[in-house]
Formats: sequence, structure tokens, C-alpha cells
Amino acid sequence: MKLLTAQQMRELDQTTINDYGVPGIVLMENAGHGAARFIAERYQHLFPGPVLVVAGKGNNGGDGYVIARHLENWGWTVKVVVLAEHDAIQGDAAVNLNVLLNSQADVVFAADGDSFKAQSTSWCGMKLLIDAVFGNGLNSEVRGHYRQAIEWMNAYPAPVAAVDMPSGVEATSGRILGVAVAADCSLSFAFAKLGQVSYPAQRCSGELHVVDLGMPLCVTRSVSCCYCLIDAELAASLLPVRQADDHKGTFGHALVVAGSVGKVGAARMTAHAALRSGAGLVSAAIEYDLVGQLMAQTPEIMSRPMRGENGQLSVACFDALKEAWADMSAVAVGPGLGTDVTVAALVARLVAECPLPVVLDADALTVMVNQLCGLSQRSGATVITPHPGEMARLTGLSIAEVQDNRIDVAQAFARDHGVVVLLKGAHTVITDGERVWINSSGNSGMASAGMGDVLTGMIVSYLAQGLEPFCAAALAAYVHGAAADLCRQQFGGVGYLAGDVMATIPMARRLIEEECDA
Ligand SMILES: NC(=O)C1=CN([C@@H]2O[C@H](COP(=O)(O)OP(=O)(O)OC[C@H]3O[C@@H](n4cnc5c(N)ncnc54)[C@H](O)[C@@H]3O)[C@@H](O)[C@H]2O)[C@H](O)CC1
Ligand SMILES: [K+]
Repeated sequence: MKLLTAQQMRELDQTTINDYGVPGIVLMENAGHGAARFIAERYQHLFPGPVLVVAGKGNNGGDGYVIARHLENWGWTVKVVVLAEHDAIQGDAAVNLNVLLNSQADVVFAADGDSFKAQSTSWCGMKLLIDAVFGNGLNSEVRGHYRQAIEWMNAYPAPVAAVDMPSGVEATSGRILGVAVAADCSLSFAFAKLGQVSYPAQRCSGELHVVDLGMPLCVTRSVSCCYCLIDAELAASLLPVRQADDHKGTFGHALVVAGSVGKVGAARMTAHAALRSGAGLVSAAIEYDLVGQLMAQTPEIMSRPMRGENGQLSVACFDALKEAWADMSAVAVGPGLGTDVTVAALVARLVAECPLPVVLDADALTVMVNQLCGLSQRSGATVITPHPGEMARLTGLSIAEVQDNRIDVAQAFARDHGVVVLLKGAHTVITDGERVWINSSGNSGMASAGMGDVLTGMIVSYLAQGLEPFCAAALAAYVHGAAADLCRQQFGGVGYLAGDVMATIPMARRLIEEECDA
């Protein structure tokens, strides 16, 4: 699903109106009618309302008036409050407001805080609120009676359907400009907006639904945007295809360089997840003394034992590692590896000399902080999978600065170092410096030990199966989250384990395939 910035959306609007001659009022009618249809369907259990439309002074409010008219026509009881004086409403919005007024619709005006406060005491028993205050025209901090109205909606005991954007959310960055509506759903016009799925606004958007505006296909197809939301359809298009006569050699051999004393589980989870994601063969490079622990529980994993130091791999293993990767298709480095100086030396030499696609995670990222120059000099592709704390260490920013600018920070690092960055978190960001894809699957139950190891195993698996690094990371992020969503359905939102997610990977893949075959 393409994601547009506010500027791109405005340009698309203008092109449609000025170059193709579709009147703005037709777009507004299509927007309002499409949104009303979705609302009537989603909230049919609340029929016939009453419903309160809270309208701003611009075209977002105009959409609200169209929605009010259609819901009224379909038997809903609708009240409209306009957060401006009547004569402040202009253009297409004014046309639709006047249609409501001419139809004796229940419309009131509350152009300041006192008026809103005085009237709002009578708006009892509303079953649904429709937020038509601000759309992609919001361009500054929300203040005054607009802020009061948003806070009132958030405190009101009824779901809120957001028209185009949850009011208060900046449509491109996803920043909350003072206060924002906490929506149950957002009806986005023509395309989803980048801000609706970006931190922190993604928690304001609720269920995202795109409303078709009837723009000419040649206009919507001409949109060249680098932002995408990874959904089941996009993930299905990335899945490695299997033929009847394929054999395990067809699907690559992944090498997992991970584990140390007390952290053999990280190596096992990474390697096992790589198998469950379809790699033909998976070998684990692990210190001699730990092989037994590794092999005991996952006989499908092969091992490449190496003599390190004190139960962890060290730079003394480099020659053995180089011999091992000669037979491999892709390498994952880092989970549970350890972070002392000899590990740092081993990782630096592997990064410098291994020609294969490599995914660097966890301890490998920690030890690379002071030797980042090696990344851009690699001959092979590199995927890094930092969580916000690791991204902060890699960039020298604070975690808050990373989280407030997730897309920009990840995109700049990817561009500067020639790598694919998968920045973990709610709505994981995947970028190669140009493309920016945002993951739509997953849930907060994933904040537990080992989830990152599983993800790393999935990435190296798709790399070994021949996916280009950006797509391998994007597909892994989606399937990983989809498996976790299945675990949430089965076990509840807290307490399912990384091993449960790993075991659910095949089912998650099957459901993605079935959903897109349907
Ligand atoms: N193709 C489409 O996407 C269509 C979108 N439509 C709707 O139009 C809005 C955008 O309308 P616009 O008038 O440009 O802006 P808003 O209605 O979002 O905002 C109203 C108005 O508010 C002013 N403003 C901005 N920030 C603040 C602030 N902090 N405090 C007070 N006032 C503020 C600004 O001047 C705006 O003009 C889009 O979202 C859709 O809902 C079309 O109806 C159909 C096609
Ligand atoms: K809105």
C-alpha cells in the first residue's frame, strides 16, 4: 500500500482538479460518500445513533458535512457542530454546509471555547463522534477551542471516526501537534498518509481504511512515492516461489554466527527461525564447548564448531569462519555473540572480508559502533536490525531523538553507510536510503526475549533464498509480526514467547498466501 506525504496529497488534489478537470466539490462528495458508507457499515450496531460531527473550518470540515448528509439520508440521527463562524467557511466546504442548513439539518456553531463549553453539555448520549476538524491542512500546534474540542472528543464515551487524519496529527511526520484525536478508525482519502502509520501517531489512527476518491487512474498510477505500508498483499508478492522439483539446495544455506556461554538459546532461535522460514540448510558457527547444548534441541541445525575463548567465538576463529562461509549463501551475525574486544575484532574482519549478504544484529551492532566505516566498504549487501537504543548508539543521538524521527534517522544512516536498516519498534521501518517501507503487522506482546533473534533468523533465511536485502528485511518484518499476531490470537496479548512466534512462522506464511490467493 502506497503512503503519501501531505504535500504529495495536495499536489495530487491539484493535478486532479486543475489538469484533469475533476471539480473539487466532486472529490469532496466522493470523499464524504465513501467515508459515510464505511462508517454506516462499521458502526451499524450503533444505528441510528445519534452521531455528532465535529467540523473544522476547512475542507476536512467540508467532508464532515457531506458525511452528515448521507448518514441523515440513510436514517441516522446526526448533529453537526462547526468550530467556526458561518461566514468563515469558504469554497466547497461552504457549499456543503449550506446544503445542510437549507435542509434544516441540526447544525450549531461554536467558534470559541466558551460557546463550545456551553453547548457541549447538551450533547449527551452520542453513540459515535466523527472528527472532521483537521485533515492534511494542519500546519501548526493545535490551540484554543480546537484543542478543547479534541480533548472533549477524547474524553467522550463513544468511538471516534477520523476523517482523513486523526485531527492533531501532522500528515507526513506523524507528529502530534499539541493534542490529537485517539481514533477508532481513520478514513484516509485516495491514499494512506505516511503520518498515519508513523510513530507516535500510529496509535491515534485506529483501523486505517482508504476511501477511493474516483481520481483518474492515470493520476493515481502516476504517483511515484518511496513510502509503502507492508501489508499481506505486498508481503505475498515477496515470498520466494517454490516449484515441485525444488530441493533444499535451491533454498540456500544460511550461516548463523551467534551464541556464547549462557546465550546458546540466541543461536538456536536464530538458526531455527531460518529453517522455519524456508532456508534449505542452516549451520551454526559456535564455540566447541557449546555444540552439545545447541544440537540437543534442534537436530535439524548443523553446526560448525570453532575453538574460541571461554566459550565464545573470538578472532582466533576467523580462518575457520572464512572456510565455513565459502559453502554458504548468507550470514547472520550477532545474537548472543558477546561484546568483548576479541568478538569485536572477529566481527570487524567478517564485515570487511565476507562477500556474502550479511545481517548484523544485537552484539554485532554493539561492537560495530566504533568501526562503522567498515560497513560502506563491504562488497556484499548488509542488513542491520537495530532497536531504538542500538540506533541511538550507532548515530550518537538520544533514543527520544531516534523515536521522534524514525524514518529520517533510519533513511540517513542507510544512505550514509550503504546498508539496509530495519529499525525495530511499533511499525518497524525498513529503508535502503531511498525506499522506506513501514511494517503493519505485530503487537506489543513482541517486547520479550528472543523476538529479535527470530527476526534475524528470518532475514538471513530470505537472504539465503535469494531475496534482495531490502525485500528480505521487509518480508521478514511482516511475517514475523504476522506470526506474533497469530500468537496473540491464540495465547493473548502478553506472555507468548519467541519460540511460539517461531513455531507459528509457517502458518503465518500460509495465511498470507491464502489471503492473497483469495
Ligand atoms: N484528495 C484529498 O485528499 C481530498 C481531501 N479533502 C479534504 O480536504 C482536507 C484538507 O483541507 P484543508 O482545507 O486544506 O485543511 P484542513 O481542513 O485539514 O484544515 C482546516 C484549516 O485549518 C487551518 N489550520 C491548520 N493548522 C491549524 C491549527 N493548528 N489551528 C487552527 N487552524 C489551523 C488551515 O488554514 C486549514 O485550511 C483533507 O484532509 C480532506 O479531508 C477534500 O475534501 C476531498 C479531496
Ligand atoms: K480529521
